[in-house]
Amino acid sequence: MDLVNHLEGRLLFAVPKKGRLQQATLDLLAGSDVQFRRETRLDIALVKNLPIALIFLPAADIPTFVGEGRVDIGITGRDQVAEHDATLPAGEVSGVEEILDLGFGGCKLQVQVPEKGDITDASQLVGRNVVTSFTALSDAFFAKLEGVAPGSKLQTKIKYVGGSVEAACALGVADGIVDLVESGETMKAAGLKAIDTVVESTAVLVKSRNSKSDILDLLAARIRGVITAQRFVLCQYNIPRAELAVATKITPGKRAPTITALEEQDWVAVSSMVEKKRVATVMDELIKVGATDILVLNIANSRTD
Ligand SMILES: Nc1ncnc2c1ncn2[C@@H]1O[C@H](COP(=O)(O)OP(=O)(O)OP(=O)(O)O)[C@@H](O)[C@H]1O
Ligand SMILES: O=P(O)(O)OC[C@H]1O[C@H](OP(=O)(O)OP(=O)(O)O)[C@H](O)[C@@H]1O
Repeated sequence: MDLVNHLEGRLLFAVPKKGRLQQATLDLLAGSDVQFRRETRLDIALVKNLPIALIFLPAADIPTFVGEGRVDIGITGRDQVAEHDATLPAGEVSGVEEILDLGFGGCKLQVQVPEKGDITDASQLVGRNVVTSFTALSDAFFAKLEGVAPGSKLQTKIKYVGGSVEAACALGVADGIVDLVESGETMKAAGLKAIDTVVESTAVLVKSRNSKSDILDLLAARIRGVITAQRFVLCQYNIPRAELAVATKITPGKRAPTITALEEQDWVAVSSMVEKKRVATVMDELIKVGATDILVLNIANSRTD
Protein backbone atom coordinates (compact mmCIF):
# COMPACT_ATOMS: atom_id res chain seq x y z
CA MET A 1 0.00 0.00 0.00
CA ASP A 2 1.24 3.50 -0.81
CA LEU A 3 0.96 4.91 2.72
CA VAL A 4 1.97 8.46 1.79
CA ASN A 5 -1.28 8.79 -0.20
CA HIS A 6 -3.32 7.67 2.81
CA LEU A 7 -2.23 10.49 5.13
CA GLU A 8 -4.94 12.95 4.06
CA GLY A 9 -7.30 13.77 6.94
CA ARG A 10 -5.10 12.07 9.52
CA LEU A 11 -3.32 13.65 12.48
CA LEU A 12 0.43 13.13 11.95
CA PHE A 13 2.15 11.94 15.12
CA ALA A 14 5.99 11.73 15.23
CA VAL A 15 7.46 9.04 17.47
CA PRO A 16 11.14 8.11 18.04
CA LYS A 17 12.18 5.47 15.50
CA LYS A 18 14.92 4.05 17.79
CA GLY A 19 16.91 4.83 20.91
CA ARG A 20 16.16 5.44 24.57
CA LEU A 21 12.71 6.93 24.20
CA GLN A 22 11.25 4.38 21.81
CA GLN A 23 10.04 1.55 24.07
CA ALA A 24 8.43 3.83 26.65
CA THR A 25 6.70 5.68 23.79
CA LEU A 26 5.36 2.42 22.32
CA ASP A 27 4.08 1.43 25.79
CA LEU A 28 2.35 4.80 26.05
CA LEU A 29 0.67 4.28 22.66
CA ALA A 30 -0.53 0.80 23.73
CA GLY A 31 -1.92 2.26 26.98
CA SER A 32 -3.73 4.93 24.95
CA ASP A 33 -5.28 2.23 22.69
CA VAL A 34 -3.53 3.57 19.59
CA GLN A 35 -3.54 0.41 17.43
CA PHE A 36 -1.17 0.06 14.49
CA ARG A 37 1.09 -2.40 12.70
CA ARG A 38 4.40 -1.12 11.44
CA GLU A 39 5.59 -2.86 8.29
CA THR A 40 9.29 -3.74 8.29
CA ARG A 41 11.45 -0.82 7.18
CA LEU A 42 8.49 1.55 6.80
CA ASP A 43 8.61 4.80 8.78
CA ILE A 44 4.88 5.46 8.44
CA ALA A 45 2.12 3.40 10.11
CA LEU A 46 -1.60 4.08 9.82
CA VAL A 47 -3.50 3.79 13.11
CA LYS A 48 -6.36 1.29 12.69
CA ASN A 49 -8.85 2.67 15.18
CA LEU A 50 -8.21 6.45 15.00
CA PRO A 51 -7.60 8.96 12.15
CA ILE A 52 -3.90 9.18 13.03
CA ALA A 53 -0.69 8.24 11.17
CA LEU A 54 2.49 7.53 13.11
CA ILE A 55 5.70 8.84 11.58
CA PHE A 56 8.85 7.19 12.96
CA LEU A 57 11.67 9.74 13.07
CA PRO A 58 14.99 10.18 14.95
CA ALA A 59 14.27 11.93 18.27
CA ALA A 60 16.65 14.73 17.25
CA ASP A 61 14.64 15.52 14.09
CA ILE A 62 11.18 15.55 15.67
CA PRO A 63 11.29 19.21 16.87
CA THR A 64 12.12 20.35 13.31
CA PHE A 65 9.16 18.50 11.76
CA VAL A 66 6.79 19.65 14.54
CA GLY A 67 8.19 23.21 14.55
CA GLU A 68 7.65 23.59 10.81
CA GLY A 69 4.12 22.18 11.09
CA ARG A 70 4.96 19.12 8.93
CA VAL A 71 3.66 16.85 11.70
CA ASP A 72 1.06 17.87 14.28
CA ILE A 73 2.27 16.25 17.47
CA GLY A 74 5.31 14.29 18.65
CA ILE A 75 7.27 12.71 21.46
CA THR A 76 10.94 13.59 21.97
CA GLY A 77 13.36 14.77 24.67
CA ARG A 78 13.12 18.29 26.10
CA ASP A 79 16.87 18.53 25.35
CA GLN A 80 16.09 18.06 21.64
CA VAL A 81 13.41 20.74 21.74
CA ALA A 82 15.81 23.10 23.53
CA GLU A 83 18.53 22.40 20.92
CA HIS A 84 16.06 23.11 18.10
CA ASP A 85 14.86 26.33 19.75
CA ALA A 86 18.47 27.45 20.28
CA THR A 87 18.99 27.36 16.49
CA LEU A 88 16.20 29.89 15.86
CA PRO A 89 17.12 33.49 15.00
CA ALA A 90 16.85 35.87 17.99
CA GLY A 91 13.25 36.88 18.60
CA GLU A 92 11.67 34.09 16.51
CA VAL A 93 8.97 32.21 18.41
CA SER A 94 9.40 28.43 18.40
CA GLY A 95 6.83 26.44 16.45
CA VAL A 96 7.15 23.67 19.04
CA GLU A 97 4.84 23.85 22.03
CA GLU A 98 5.22 21.49 25.01
CA ILE A 99 1.90 19.93 26.08
CA LEU A 100 2.97 17.42 28.69
CA ASP A 101 5.99 16.18 30.63
CA LEU A 102 5.95 12.39 30.16
CA GLY A 103 8.22 11.64 33.12
CA PHE A 104 10.48 9.04 31.45
CA GLY A 105 13.83 9.52 29.65
CA GLY A 106 15.27 11.63 32.47
CA CYS A 107 18.84 12.86 31.85
CA LYS A 108 21.00 15.99 32.05
CA LEU A 109 23.04 17.68 29.35
CA GLN A 110 26.28 18.37 31.20
CA VAL A 111 29.66 20.00 30.67
CA GLN A 112 32.28 17.31 31.33
CA VAL A 113 36.07 17.45 31.64
CA PRO A 114 38.83 14.90 32.44
CA GLU A 115 38.59 13.88 36.09
CA LYS A 116 42.34 14.18 36.58
CA GLY A 117 42.81 17.51 34.79
CA ASP A 118 42.99 21.01 36.26
CA ILE A 119 39.64 22.29 34.95
CA THR A 120 37.02 22.59 37.68
CA ASP A 121 34.80 25.35 36.29
CA ALA A 122 33.16 25.70 32.87
CA SER A 123 34.60 29.22 32.51
CA GLN A 124 38.09 27.61 32.26
CA LEU A 125 36.95 26.08 28.94
CA VAL A 126 36.51 29.51 27.35
CA GLY A 127 38.86 29.70 24.35
CA ARG A 128 39.41 25.93 24.32
CA ASN A 129 37.98 23.00 22.30
CA VAL A 130 34.57 21.63 23.24
CA VAL A 131 32.95 18.67 21.43
CA THR A 132 29.21 17.94 21.48
CA SER A 133 26.14 16.74 19.54
CA PHE A 134 24.27 19.77 20.96
CA THR A 135 26.10 22.63 19.23
CA ALA A 136 23.34 25.27 19.47
CA LEU A 137 22.83 24.81 23.23
CA SER A 138 26.60 24.70 23.76
CA ASP A 139 27.04 27.91 21.70
CA ALA A 140 24.38 29.62 23.84
CA PHE A 141 25.94 28.32 27.07
CA PHE A 142 29.45 29.56 26.18
CA ALA A 143 28.14 32.85 24.75
CA LYS A 144 26.73 33.52 28.21
CA LEU A 145 30.03 32.59 29.88
CA GLU A 146 31.96 34.79 27.46
CA GLY A 147 29.48 37.62 28.08
CA VAL A 148 28.58 38.01 24.38
CA ALA A 149 25.20 38.03 22.62
CA PRO A 150 23.83 34.63 21.48
CA GLY A 151 24.94 33.92 17.92
CA SER A 152 28.12 36.09 18.19
CA LYS A 153 31.51 34.68 17.26
CA LEU A 154 32.90 32.79 20.24
CA GLN A 155 36.43 32.35 21.55
CA THR A 156 35.46 28.80 22.56
CA LYS A 157 35.71 26.34 19.66
CA ILE A 158 32.62 24.15 19.59
CA LYS A 159 32.76 21.14 17.29
CA TYR A 160 30.00 18.72 16.32
CA VAL A 161 30.22 14.94 16.60
CA GLY A 162 27.23 12.62 16.11
CA GLY A 163 27.92 10.08 18.90
CA SER A 164 30.49 8.59 21.29
CA VAL A 165 31.20 12.16 22.38
CA GLU A 166 33.07 10.90 25.49
CA ALA A 167 35.93 9.65 23.33
CA ALA A 168 36.83 13.21 22.26
CA CYS A 169 38.81 14.11 25.40
CA ALA A 170 40.75 10.84 25.47
CA LEU A 171 41.64 11.29 21.78
CA GLY A 172 42.87 14.82 22.40
CA VAL A 173 40.19 16.38 20.16
CA ALA A 174 38.58 18.24 23.06
CA ASP A 175 39.40 19.86 26.40
CA GLY A 176 35.80 19.30 27.46
CA ILE A 177 32.52 17.90 26.14
CA VAL A 178 28.83 18.68 26.48
CA ASP A 179 26.86 15.41 26.56
CA LEU A 180 23.93 13.61 28.16
CA VAL A 181 24.29 11.93 31.54
CA GLU A 182 21.77 9.59 33.10
CA SER A 183 23.41 7.08 35.46
CA GLY A 184 26.86 8.65 34.99
CA GLU A 185 28.35 5.25 34.07
CA THR A 186 29.50 6.33 30.59
CA MET A 187 31.06 9.51 32.00
CA LYS A 188 32.89 7.61 34.75
CA ALA A 189 34.11 4.91 32.34
CA ALA A 190 35.59 7.63 30.12
CA GLY A 191 37.43 9.22 33.10
CA LEU A 192 35.31 12.38 32.97
CA LYS A 193 33.48 14.45 35.60
CA ALA A 194 30.56 16.87 35.27
CA ILE A 195 31.25 20.50 36.15
CA ASP A 196 28.04 22.21 34.97
CA THR A 197 24.53 21.47 33.66
CA VAL A 198 23.23 23.03 30.44
CA VAL A 199 19.71 21.53 30.43
CA GLU A 200 17.73 18.96 32.44
CA SER A 201 15.57 16.76 30.27
CA THR A 202 12.69 14.28 30.27
CA ALA A 203 10.57 13.06 27.38
CA VAL A 204 7.82 15.50 26.42
CA LEU A 205 4.68 15.48 24.29
CA VAL A 206 4.90 18.46 21.92
CA LYS A 207 2.55 19.93 19.36
CA SER A 208 2.96 22.21 16.42
CA ARG A 209 1.97 25.73 17.54
CA ASN A 210 -0.73 26.10 14.90
CA SER A 211 -2.13 22.54 14.99
CA LYS A 212 -5.57 22.30 16.54
CA SER A 213 -8.10 19.48 16.27
CA ASP A 214 -10.46 17.33 18.29
CA ILE A 215 -8.35 14.25 17.58
CA LEU A 216 -5.23 16.02 18.87
CA ASP A 217 -7.08 16.91 22.10
CA LEU A 218 -8.38 13.34 22.42
CA LEU A 219 -4.91 11.84 21.94
CA ALA A 220 -3.36 14.26 24.44
CA ALA A 221 -6.10 13.46 27.00
CA ARG A 222 -5.50 9.71 26.57
CA ILE A 223 -1.73 10.08 26.96
CA ARG A 224 -2.21 12.34 30.01
CA GLY A 225 -4.47 9.66 31.52
CA VAL A 226 -1.88 6.92 31.06
CA ILE A 227 0.92 9.09 32.50
CA THR A 228 -1.19 10.00 35.55
CA ALA A 229 -2.04 6.31 36.05
CA GLN A 230 1.68 5.46 35.95
CA ARG A 231 2.60 8.23 38.42
CA PHE A 232 -0.10 7.64 41.02
CA VAL A 233 -1.48 4.76 43.09
CA LEU A 234 -4.78 4.62 44.95
CA CYS A 235 -4.30 4.52 48.72
CA GLN A 236 -7.24 3.27 50.82
CA TYR A 237 -7.41 3.04 54.62
CA ASN A 238 -9.72 3.15 57.62
CA ILE A 239 -9.32 5.82 60.29
CA PRO A 240 -11.22 7.00 63.38
CA ARG A 241 -13.29 10.07 62.39
CA ALA A 242 -11.47 12.05 65.13
CA GLU A 243 -8.17 11.58 63.23
CA LEU A 244 -9.61 12.29 59.78
CA ALA A 245 -8.38 15.89 59.52
CA VAL A 246 -4.77 14.97 60.28
CA ALA A 247 -4.88 11.88 58.02
CA THR A 248 -6.23 13.77 55.03
CA LYS A 249 -3.37 16.26 55.40
CA ILE A 250 -1.10 13.28 54.69
CA THR A 251 -3.26 12.11 51.72
CA PRO A 252 -4.93 15.26 50.33
CA GLY A 253 -5.56 13.51 46.98
CA LYS A 254 -5.38 15.19 43.57
CA ARG A 255 -8.51 17.26 44.13
CA ALA A 256 -9.76 15.94 47.51
CA PRO A 257 -9.86 12.50 49.16
CA THR A 258 -13.05 10.39 48.97
CA ILE A 259 -14.48 9.73 52.44
CA THR A 260 -16.98 6.90 53.02
CA ALA A 261 -18.78 6.09 56.29
CA LEU A 262 -18.07 2.63 57.74
CA GLU A 263 -20.67 0.44 59.48
CA GLU A 264 -18.51 0.75 62.59
CA GLN A 265 -19.43 3.98 64.38
CA ASP A 266 -16.88 6.81 64.48
CA TRP A 267 -14.76 5.21 61.73
CA VAL A 268 -14.47 6.26 58.07
CA ALA A 269 -12.76 4.83 54.99
CA VAL A 270 -10.54 7.14 52.93
CA SER A 271 -9.55 6.67 49.29
CA SER A 272 -6.96 9.00 47.81
CA MET A 273 -4.49 9.22 44.91
CA VAL A 274 -0.87 9.31 46.10
CA GLU A 275 2.32 9.74 44.06
CA LYS A 276 3.94 6.30 43.68
CA LYS A 277 7.36 7.54 44.76
CA ARG A 278 5.93 8.89 48.07
CA VAL A 279 3.71 5.96 48.98
CA ALA A 280 5.98 4.18 51.50
CA THR A 281 6.48 7.39 53.52
CA VAL A 282 2.75 8.15 53.33
CA MET A 283 1.93 4.68 54.74
CA ASP A 284 4.45 5.18 57.59
CA GLU A 285 2.81 8.50 58.47
CA LEU A 286 -0.74 7.09 58.24
CA ILE A 287 0.11 4.28 60.68
CA LYS A 288 1.44 6.88 63.16
CA VAL A 289 -1.89 8.76 63.18
CA GLY A 290 -3.99 5.61 63.73
CA ALA A 291 -4.92 4.42 60.21
CA THR A 292 -5.59 0.69 59.78
CA ASP A 293 -6.17 -1.68 56.82
CA ILE A 294 -4.06 0.41 54.47
CA LEU A 295 -4.25 -0.86 50.89
CA VAL A 296 -2.33 0.47 47.88
CA LEU A 297 -3.80 -0.28 44.46
CA ASN A 298 -2.33 0.29 41.01
CA ILE A 299 -4.34 2.45 38.62
CA ALA A 300 -4.74 0.87 35.16
CA ASN A 301 -5.78 4.11 33.45
CA SER A 302 -7.24 7.46 34.42
CA ARG A 303 -8.93 10.67 33.36
CA THR A 304 -8.46 13.42 35.94
CA ASP A 305 -8.13 17.20 35.78
N1 LIG B 1 21.42 7.87 28.78
C1 LIG B 1 20.21 8.39 28.62
N2 LIG B 1 19.29 8.27 29.56
C2 LIG B 1 18.05 8.76 29.42
N3 LIG B 1 17.62 9.43 28.36
C3 LIG B 1 18.50 9.59 27.42
C4 LIG B 1 19.81 9.07 27.48
N4 LIG B 1 20.42 9.36 26.39
C5 LIG B 1 19.50 10.00 25.67
N5 LIG B 1 18.37 10.16 26.29
C6 LIG B 1 17.13 10.83 25.83
O1 LIG B 1 16.72 10.17 24.67
C7 LIG B 1 16.81 11.07 23.57
C8 LIG B 1 17.22 10.31 22.35
O2 LIG B 1 18.53 9.82 22.57
P1 LIG B 1 19.06 8.50 21.89
O3 LIG B 1 20.56 8.53 22.03
O4 LIG B 1 18.34 7.33 22.39
O5 LIG B 1 18.59 8.79 20.42
P2 LIG B 1 18.95 8.15 19.09
O6 LIG B 1 17.87 8.58 18.15
O7 LIG B 1 19.22 6.69 19.25
O8 LIG B 1 20.24 8.98 18.74
P3 LIG B 1 21.75 8.54 18.52
O9 LIG B 1 21.76 7.70 17.30
O10 LIG B 1 22.43 9.88 18.37
O11 LIG B 1 22.19 7.84 19.80
C9 LIG B 1 17.79 12.14 24.03
O12 LIG B 1 17.63 13.33 23.36
C10 LIG B 1 17.44 12.27 25.49
O13 LIG B 1 16.28 13.06 25.66
O1 LIG C 1 24.88 8.30 32.07
P1 LIG C 1 24.64 7.05 31.27
O2 LIG C 1 23.50 6.26 31.85
O3 LIG C 1 25.87 6.22 31.11
O4 LIG C 1 24.13 7.49 29.83
C1 LIG C 1 24.81 8.47 29.06
C2 LIG C 1 25.12 8.02 27.69
O5 LIG C 1 23.90 7.71 26.98
C3 LIG C 1 23.90 8.42 25.75
O6 LIG C 1 24.58 7.76 24.74
P2 LIG C 1 24.02 6.55 23.88
O7 LIG C 1 24.09 5.28 24.67
O8 LIG C 1 22.67 6.91 23.35
O9 LIG C 1 25.08 6.42 22.72
P3 LIG C 1 25.83 7.54 21.85
O10 LIG C 1 27.08 7.88 22.62
O11 LIG C 1 26.14 6.85 20.55
O12 LIG C 1 24.90 8.71 21.68
C4 LIG C 1 24.71 9.67 26.07
O13 LIG C 1 25.20 10.28 24.89
C5 LIG C 1 25.81 9.14 26.95
O14 LIG C 1 26.88 8.65 26.20
